[in-house]
Amino acid sequence: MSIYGDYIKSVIRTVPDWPQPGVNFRDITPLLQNSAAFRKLIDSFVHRYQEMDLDAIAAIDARGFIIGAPLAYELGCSFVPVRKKGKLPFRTVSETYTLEYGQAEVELHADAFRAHDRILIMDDLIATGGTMLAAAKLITRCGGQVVETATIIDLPELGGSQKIREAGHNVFAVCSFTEDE
Ligand SMILES: O=P(O)(O)OC[C@H]1O[C@H](OP(=O)(O)OP(=O)(O)O)[C@H](O)[C@@H]1O
Ligand SMILES: Nc1ncnc2[nH]cnc12
Repeated sequence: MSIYGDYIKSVIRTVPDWPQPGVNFRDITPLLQNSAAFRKLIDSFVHRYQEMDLDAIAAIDARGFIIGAPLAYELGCSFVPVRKKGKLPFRTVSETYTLEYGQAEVELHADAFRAHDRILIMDDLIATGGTMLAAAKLITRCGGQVVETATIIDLPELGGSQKIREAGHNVFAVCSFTEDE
C-alpha cells in the first residue's frame, strides 16, 4: 500500500450490484474528478517507479490507460496499449481470460517493444487477476521482462493478486478493499 493509500481509497466510490447483482463495483470516477487526489495517485506511482529504469508502461484497456499514460509521460518511458480484441490495426498477439463477470480477450502489437525491455503493467483494479495475468503472458511471449504489475485497487478476497504473485510477478496496489467495505 502507498503512503496515500487511505486517502485514495476514501475517494473511490462503491456501487453495489453493478453491473450485476452481487458485484460491488469500485468506481474510480470520483477520484479522477478530484484533481488533488488524481495528482497524489500519479505521484505515488512516480515515487515507486522513478528509479526502476523502466522502458515501457503497458497499460490495460480502458481504465489502465488513464493512469498509465501520465505515468509514462512523467517517467519518460514509452506507453504500450494492451487492448481489448479487435482494436489494434497491425499484427497482434492475443490471450483470452475470465473476468469477474464474463470472458474477454486482450491483444498487443507484436512489435510493441524490444526483446528484454523492462515493462511495468498497469491497470486500475485486480479482481480475479485474469486480465493482469493475460497481459503478463502476452508481454512475456513477446520477449518483454515484466518488472512489476501495478494497480490502484486490489480486491484480495477474489484471489487475483495472490495468483499473480504465484505466477512469479510482483504486485503493487495503492489500496485494497474487502468485500464488506
Ligand atoms: O482481475 P480481473 O477479474 O481480470 O478484473 C479486472 C479488470 O476488470 C476491469 O476491466 P473491464 O474489463 O471491466 O474493462 P474497462 O477497463 O474497459 O472498464 C478492470 O479495469 C480490470 O481491467
Ligand atoms: N468489482 C469491480 N469493480 C470495478 N471494476 C471491476 N472489474 C472487475 N471487478 C470489478
